[in-house]
Amino acid sequence: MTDTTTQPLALSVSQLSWTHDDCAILKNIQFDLPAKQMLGVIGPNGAGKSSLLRCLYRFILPSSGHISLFGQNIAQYSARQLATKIAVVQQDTPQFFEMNTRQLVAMGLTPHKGLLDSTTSKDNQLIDDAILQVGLATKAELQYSQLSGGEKQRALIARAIVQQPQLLILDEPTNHLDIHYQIQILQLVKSLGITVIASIHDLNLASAMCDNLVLLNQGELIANGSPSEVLTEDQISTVFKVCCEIEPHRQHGNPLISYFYHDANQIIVGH
Ligand SMILES: Nc1ncnc2c1ncn2[C@@H]1O[C@H](COP(=O)(O)OP(=O)(O)OP(=O)(O)O)[C@@H](O)[C@H]1O
Repeated sequence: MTDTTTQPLALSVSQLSWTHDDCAILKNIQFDLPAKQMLGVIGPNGAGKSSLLRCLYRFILPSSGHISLFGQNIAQYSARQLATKIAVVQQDTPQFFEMNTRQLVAMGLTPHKGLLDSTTSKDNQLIDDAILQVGLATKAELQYSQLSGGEKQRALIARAIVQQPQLLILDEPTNHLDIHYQIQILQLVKSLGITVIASIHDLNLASAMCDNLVLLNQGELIANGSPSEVLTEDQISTVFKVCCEIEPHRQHGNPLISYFYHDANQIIVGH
């Protein structure tokens, strides 16, 4: 685990709540995140993972509470300042027509450039390196719209790398990716040496890759801590309604979860 004692806080979230149309979607969320850590946000469908991330990158204005980013109230950043601090890869890959992969990745430079600034050879190197890192070198000139779902996801991650943020927020970054790229992309973002927050459905992947986890259920923070502290049999059973057995992973020592499956003959529809 990363030594958290010497790192300043990247993020401090206190008493964060978001109510929409009289529905309490986030309820009194509170946690701190030391800089340069990788935090996994886990929880069942509808738990509030995306809503929490949206508050953190200021897409949603919370109903109450406070978010401090690198020691400053997030509300006090200008849009441009925020774009130099935070890069976001959203859950749904957006459409970018009339743009090839390289042009899309180059968009990551935008917050760092004035209107009349041209692209330097250093910028080009940064773009080429990011494209290489996500395994899209052979697709760089292809139209973005022609990439597969997983390739689009990787192109958006390359764009975020080019943005050179101090905090990278990824909403389900692995949902379009095969197992090779699930591992490779999370290892890549971890290797950037910046603070990363990612919502992840695969609990074994979250266990293997994250320094700390935040477990949400029905808008509430259920647990926050190391994978071993958060991924317990009891907690997984209560929150995800599945039975499992946990043992230390042979390689990394964090929890390895084996799920128990229902016997199809015992499942009665409607129960
Ligand atoms: N803009 C919105 N308007 C109304 N309800 C919303 C809005 N955004 C989220 N919600 C509701 O808030 C709850 C949490 O949604 P959210 O997308 O944050 O969950 P999630 O944990 O990311 O889910 P999933 O794993 O399915 O992606 C859901 O019940 C959802 O319907």
